Amino acid sequence: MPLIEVTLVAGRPPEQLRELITRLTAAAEAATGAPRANIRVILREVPAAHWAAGDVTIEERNEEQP
Ligand SMILES: O=C(O)/C=C/C=C(\O)C(=O)O
Repeated sequence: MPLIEVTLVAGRPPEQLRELITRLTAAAEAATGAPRANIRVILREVPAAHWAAGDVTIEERNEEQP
């Protein structure tokens, strides 16, 4: 039972997230031959203020790059 977990910064439109699920499912199905119904996809959205690299949050980075 393939399980794909994706963590991404929150804020994308729901349609884009839904499309990501479809494409990830299709890719796993093609690559593994697992039945589509057995492929799980979990998207975890993290607020930009809760994700940091080098002590700079994504929110801070976005503010610095207009
Ligand atoms: O640079 C990072 O550590 C994370 C970046 C995440 C995104 O760009 C995103 O989810 O859009």
